[in-house]
Amino acid sequence: MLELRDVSFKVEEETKEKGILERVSFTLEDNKFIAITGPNGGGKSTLAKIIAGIEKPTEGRIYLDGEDITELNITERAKKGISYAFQQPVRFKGVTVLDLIRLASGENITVAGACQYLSEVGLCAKDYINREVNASLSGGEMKRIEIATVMARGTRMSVFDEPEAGIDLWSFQNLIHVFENMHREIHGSILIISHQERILNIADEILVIADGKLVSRGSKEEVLPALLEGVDDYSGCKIWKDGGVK
Ligand SMILES: Nc1ncnc2c1ncn2[C@@H]1O[C@H](COP(=O)(O)OP(=O)(O)OP(=O)(O)O)[C@@H](O)[C@H]1O
Repeated sequence: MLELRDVSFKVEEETKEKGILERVSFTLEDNKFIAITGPNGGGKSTLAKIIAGIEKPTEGRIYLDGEDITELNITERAKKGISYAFQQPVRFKGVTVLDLIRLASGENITVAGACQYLSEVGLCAKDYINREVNASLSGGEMKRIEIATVMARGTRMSVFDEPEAGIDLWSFQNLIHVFENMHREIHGSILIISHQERILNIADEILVIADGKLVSRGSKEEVLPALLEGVDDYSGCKIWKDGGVK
């Protein structure tokens, strides 16, 4: 179980302090598919980075199964089973896609095994397996390779930050199937930041972050209607304005 207790994140901006997250508290049970959504700039990516250990909260604590992991960095958290898929994946010169998947899985998996992960993210494995992970790969290709490596890691909590970003519509359809499969064969928790209704639809639970706060939380039946109603609202989203559904 992951618990965030009164997590805040503030940055210094010129002369004043800017609050990006304010006293966010929640617990996430194991083996659940959780979606985090909310308007642009609300603080979702920051929250994901705080969970993965890329950013440290300025206040508050994070516990994994009761153990305080607030001070652990991304590598230490990865060892505890929290893995993170970057919104803008990193490219490595001289490293092939196969190397990357093998590194992620932590074992010398066969080429066929690695190809399976690529197929699952909609890439024709034979075209990619020996390619170098460099600037010749498109953003969408990189994104899918990144998702394949997170799947290969198979950890207890996988954090995906807007996996749909930069992916064309056709590939997005495949990606939805990837996440549907992950949900069906769940072997750990999935925490996914998304604006896509189809992703929110397959989540066990949706958390809405707006203006640095957790404004709503519940099943899709509880959260989605208010969210969708809010989208039509002229001034943005009612749900954020009203402080969320209770
Ligand atoms: N290190 C930082 N310094 C200054 N401002 C920051 C920093 N990190 C994030 N922000 C700001 O905090 C706000 C929240 O950013 P964040 O990326 O977490 O939002 P988001 O909900 O993920 O947005 P989006 O849906 O657009 O990806 C934004 O206004 C962003 O510009």
